[in-house]
Amino acid sequence: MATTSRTSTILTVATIAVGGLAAYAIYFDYKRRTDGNFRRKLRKDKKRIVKSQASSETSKTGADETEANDLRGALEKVRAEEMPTNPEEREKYFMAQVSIGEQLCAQGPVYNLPAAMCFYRAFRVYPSPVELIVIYQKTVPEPVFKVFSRGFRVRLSVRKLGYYNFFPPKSMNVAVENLDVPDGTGRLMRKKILVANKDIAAGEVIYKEGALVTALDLDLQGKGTHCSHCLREIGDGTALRPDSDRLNSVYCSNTCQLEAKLEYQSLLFTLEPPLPVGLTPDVSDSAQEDRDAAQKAFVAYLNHSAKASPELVAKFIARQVSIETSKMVPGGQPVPTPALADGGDYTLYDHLERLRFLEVKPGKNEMKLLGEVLQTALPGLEQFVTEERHGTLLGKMAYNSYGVFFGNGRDDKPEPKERPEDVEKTRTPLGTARQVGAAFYAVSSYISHSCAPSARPSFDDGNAELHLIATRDLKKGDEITVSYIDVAQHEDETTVDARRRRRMELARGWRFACPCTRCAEEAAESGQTSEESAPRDESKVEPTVSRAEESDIPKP
Ligand SMILES: C[S@@+](CC[C@H](N)C(=O)[O-])C[C@H]1O[C@@H](n2cnc3c(N)ncnc32)[C@H](O)[C@@H]1O
Repeated sequence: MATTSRTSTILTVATIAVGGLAAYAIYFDYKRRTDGNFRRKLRKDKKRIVKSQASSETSKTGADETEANDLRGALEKVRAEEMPTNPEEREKYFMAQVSIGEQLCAQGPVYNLPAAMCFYRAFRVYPSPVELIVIYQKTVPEPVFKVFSRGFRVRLSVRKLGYYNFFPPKSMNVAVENLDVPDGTGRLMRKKILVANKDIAAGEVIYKEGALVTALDLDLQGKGTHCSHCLREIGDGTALRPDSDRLNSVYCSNTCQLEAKLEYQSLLFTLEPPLPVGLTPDVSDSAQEDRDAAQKAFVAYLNHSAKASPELVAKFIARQVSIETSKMVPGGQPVPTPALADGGDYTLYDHLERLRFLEVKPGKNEMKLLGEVLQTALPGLEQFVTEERHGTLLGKMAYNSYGVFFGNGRDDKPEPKERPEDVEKTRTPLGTARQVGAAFYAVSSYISHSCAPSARPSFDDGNAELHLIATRDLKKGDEITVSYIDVAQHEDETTVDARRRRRMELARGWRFACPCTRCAEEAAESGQTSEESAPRDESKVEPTVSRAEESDIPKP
C-alpha cells in the first residue's frame, strides 16, 4: 500500500475507533465532500462500473424488495457457515474469498450479491474489521461495496440489539436487566440494573473487574507515592520515572509503564510515536514542537481543573485508537484489550455507548486543548471529537467513575475550591475525598445506588482492580447495589441529618431521589411524609441508544 494511502487508512481506523463503527458512514460522507483524490477515485470507479453494467441494466420494478430479501437470505447463509479457527487457515480463507470476490466483480451486476458475500466472508475473519472496511471502501467497486455496506448495516443492527446477550461475560456472575421507573413527569424511563446470575453468599467476591482507564488524583501525580497507571501505593524511592513525560507520571513496575505507554501515554503525554511501530506517520521537527506545546497546555489545564474526568476522556480516546490501530500490525505488540463480552466482536466504544450520563459543561477551552493534543499526534483525529461527543464522553466519565481507595482511604486530600455542587463526585462509599484516584469500569457502571447496598467495591489487590463483594446473601436475580456515597450515620448526626445529607449528595452528584427502603423507612419513622425537594432525574442515554431501547416502554 502506498504511504499516503496507508496513512489515511490508519487515520480512518483511528477516527472510527473514537466514534464507533456507525460513525464510519459519517466519515465516508466527510471524505466524499472534502477529499479531491477520494472523489476522483470514486468517479473513476463509478465510470468503470457503469460502463460494464449499462448493458444489463433492466427495469427496477420490485427490485429493491427482492434485493433486500436476497441480501437477508445470503447473510443468513454466510452466518451459518463454519469459519476456520486457526490463524493460517483464516488467512488462506481470507485471501481466497477476496480473490473470488474480485473475480465475481468483473462478471457484471448479476454477480454483485455473491461478490459482496465473498467480501463479507473475508470480513468475518479479518482481525481489524474497521481497517478492512476502509480498504474495501477504497478498492471494491461501488455497486458491490454498496451491497456489502447494506449487509454491514444489517450486521450492525443485529450486533447492537444482541449486545446484552454477550455482555457482561457469564464468568462475572452478573447480568444487565431493564427496569422501567417513573421519571418524575408522569412518563417511564428505562434504567439498567445489574443482577446476580447465581446465588452468592455474603462476603464472597461477586467478580473482579479491571479499570478501562484510571486517573490518579492530580495532587498525587508525580509525587512518587502512587502508580499513575494502576494507582498502587509505591514504596519509598522505588517509583519508576520515565523521562520527558508531560504528566509527570510515575510507575510501580515495568509492566504498568509498558501498559500505559501502549494504551495512551505515548499519544497523549510524550513525544514518542503515538502508534505502534510501523504505523506512525513521519513527523517533522516543527510538528514535534507543536505537539510538545499542545501537551504542555493540556496538562496545565488538567492541573488547574483538578478534575479526573477530562483526563479519563483523553485516555479513553487514546486507548480506543491504540486498540484498533494495533490490530493492523500482524505480530506486533498487542495493546491490552479487556475481555468484556463472551464474543460478539464488540469494541471499547460499544461498552461506553449504552451508558447513562448527565450533561456537563466542559471547562473553557477544554475541547480545543484536547483537540490540539490529538491533532498534533495524528492530524485529522481531532475532527471526531466534536463538541457533542466530547460533552457526552465527559458526562459519562464524570457520572460513572468510581473512586479508588485503599483501607480507610486517604485523609490528606486538599479541600476543593469549587462550590459544593460543582465538586466532581465519584462513586465511593467512603466519600470522594478519601480516594487516591478515579477509574472507569464497563460492568460496574451499571450498578445502582442504595443506602443499604447489597454489595461494596473493594480494592483488595492494592490497585485499581475493583473487587465487588456481596454484603449479604444474594439469590439469583437479586439486584446488586452499592452506595455511591458515604451512607454511614456519623457520630454528630441524627438519623434525619444523615438521611438529608445522603439525599443532598445524591441529588448533587447524580440528580435522583433515592427510593431505597432505608430512606423510606427512616422517613416514615421520623414522620416525614412528603419528599423534600426531590430533583427530577436528568440523566439520559444517547439518542441512538434511546431509540433502540426505549421504543417498547409502555406510554402513559
Ligand atoms: C451511574 S448510573 C447507574 C446505572 C443506571 N442504573 C443505568 O440505568 O444505566 C446512575 C443513575 O442510575 C440511576 N439510579 C442509580 N441508583 C438508583 C436508585 N437507587 N434509584 C433510582 N435510580 C437510580 C439514576 O438515574 C442515576 O442517576
